[in-house]
Amino acid sequence: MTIPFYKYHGTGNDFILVDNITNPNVTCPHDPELIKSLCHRKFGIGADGFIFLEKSGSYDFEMIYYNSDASQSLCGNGSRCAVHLASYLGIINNVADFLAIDGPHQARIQDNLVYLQLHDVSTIQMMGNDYFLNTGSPHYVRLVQNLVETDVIELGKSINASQSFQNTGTNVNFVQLEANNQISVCTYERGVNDETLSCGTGVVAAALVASQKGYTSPVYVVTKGGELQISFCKHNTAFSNICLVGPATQVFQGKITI
Ligand SMILES: N[C@H](CCC[C@H](N)C(=O)O)C(=O)O
Repeated sequence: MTIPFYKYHGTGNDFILVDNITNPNVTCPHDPELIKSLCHRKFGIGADGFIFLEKSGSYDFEMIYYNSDASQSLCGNGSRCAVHLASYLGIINNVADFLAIDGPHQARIQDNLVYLQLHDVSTIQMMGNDYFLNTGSPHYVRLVQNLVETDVIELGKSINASQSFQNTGTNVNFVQLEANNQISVCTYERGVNDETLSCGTGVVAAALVASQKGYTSPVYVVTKGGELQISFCKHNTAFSNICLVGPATQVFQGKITI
């Protein structure tokens, strides 16, 4: 079977997307070995993750995300790419009501940017001098003085593998607070087991931690892969109306033969 795929990136966080909605004769299987081999940077197409657009009875579509190791989670940047592809395929116009692993999400496309609503965050947990919160996926956040001097991969790997996270793992974000309500973020991603050029749910976690240091909505985030904006309503250490805003780029199309 030949399956069309769409290669996307959302601020450098890159994904292979397949459409299991518009052509009933072509369905890509949710095969972990296929996902891992196609995400492989040398032997496959290469991507941080793999995304399926699936039919949903109650929503415009369901978006199912797999990290490159075939583990599942919510993916903020991937969700933005999925919304862009759904619009490209005519599944939606510019507004989406879709289902992801953590439940329903709303999104819209405006001026080439995708606005993604995330679920409320009820609390930010302190872990020593660091922070832990769940923005749809788990995020450990450390504020650093000098991001360029931070060994993101080695530190991220060790925190992800530490006793506190031995059963679940965690994404690890290193954050430098800048002037003018701006922060810089580097992320080691669980399930990719490497640094990614940006992490959507990670920059949201970083922005909410920055709000504990006086940063206000919207927080502007600089990542190695590009710029993102996070807006939110703050209620002490709880947050609502969280919105991740950024571009989603279709880089190329191709065909997978299985
Ligand atoms: N690696 C994450 C999922 C992808 C998160 C990231 N790519 C994003 O944009 O939110 C995890 O296993 O929790």
